Amino acid sequence: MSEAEEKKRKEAVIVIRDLYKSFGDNHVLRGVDLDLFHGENLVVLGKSGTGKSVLIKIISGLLKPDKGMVNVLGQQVTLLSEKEMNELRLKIGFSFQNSALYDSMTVRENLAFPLVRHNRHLTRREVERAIDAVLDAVGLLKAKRQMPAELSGGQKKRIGVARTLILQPEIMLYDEPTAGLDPITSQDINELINEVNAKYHTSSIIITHDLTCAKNTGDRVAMLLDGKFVRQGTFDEVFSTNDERIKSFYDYNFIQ
Ligand SMILES: Nc1ncnc2c1ncn2[C@@H]1O[C@H](COP(=O)(O)OP(=O)(O)OP(=O)(O)O)[C@@H](O)[C@H]1O
Repeated sequence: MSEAEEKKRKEAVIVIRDLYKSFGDNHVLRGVDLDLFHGENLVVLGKSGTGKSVLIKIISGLLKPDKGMVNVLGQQVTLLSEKEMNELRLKIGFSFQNSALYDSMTVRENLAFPLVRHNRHLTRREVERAIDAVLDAVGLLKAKRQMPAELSGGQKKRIGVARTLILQPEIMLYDEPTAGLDPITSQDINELINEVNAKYHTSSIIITHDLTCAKNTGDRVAMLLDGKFVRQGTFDEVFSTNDERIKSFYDYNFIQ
């Protein structure tokens, strides 16, 4: 890594400090601190209902926090107007559990749709080139003319990632990327997440319960528990502890 790249790696693209969010008596986030550094894959682990999706929604401006600072790409999201937030959101790629492709459109049309909507000046040739580049990046150039119904679950996820990449986001948010996939397809998706970061220099948050995914994709892992990040570090650092709450999370999962 060059000196310039190393310096960039130390810059935080997301900074969260002392973040609180409750729904009535349900105190979900209680003092969350988190940094996402440029170019890294950060895995957020936590049991169901601990607030992982709430955190992602706050980062993307879909929910307002009760208290705390959320800075994304140098901007305080709580202070942005709707228009400014929409502009910021274009720099964030969301890859949700359900890849939500349009069933009545071909893969090509699914990719062209967001691209043309946000870049009306592009020529047809530029659109085709952008589509081919992201399909190549996810290893599915051959699926360009296919309908979503003709694709496997893993292939649909790949096309979902391609559709996100086509807008060239700086940050990728993956919500349960391996949910519902068999172990071999999951491993393909883990590799894809790593390839995307290497090729597109994105910074990613990966939300998962899947410890194999965490181990294989996470440069750093952060464990959300009782409304806070109780441990952050490499996968091995996070799990070398006598804290029963973390050990039990590990013991319930199968590690390859
Ligand atoms: N809009 C909302 N209104 C009220 N309560 C909400 C809302 N959104 C989330 N919650 C509550 O916040 C808590 C955390 O939910 P969240 O979806 O973030 O969990 P999670 O960690 O993502 O879980 P999972 O792994 O099952 O997706 C839950 O108790 C949920 O019921």
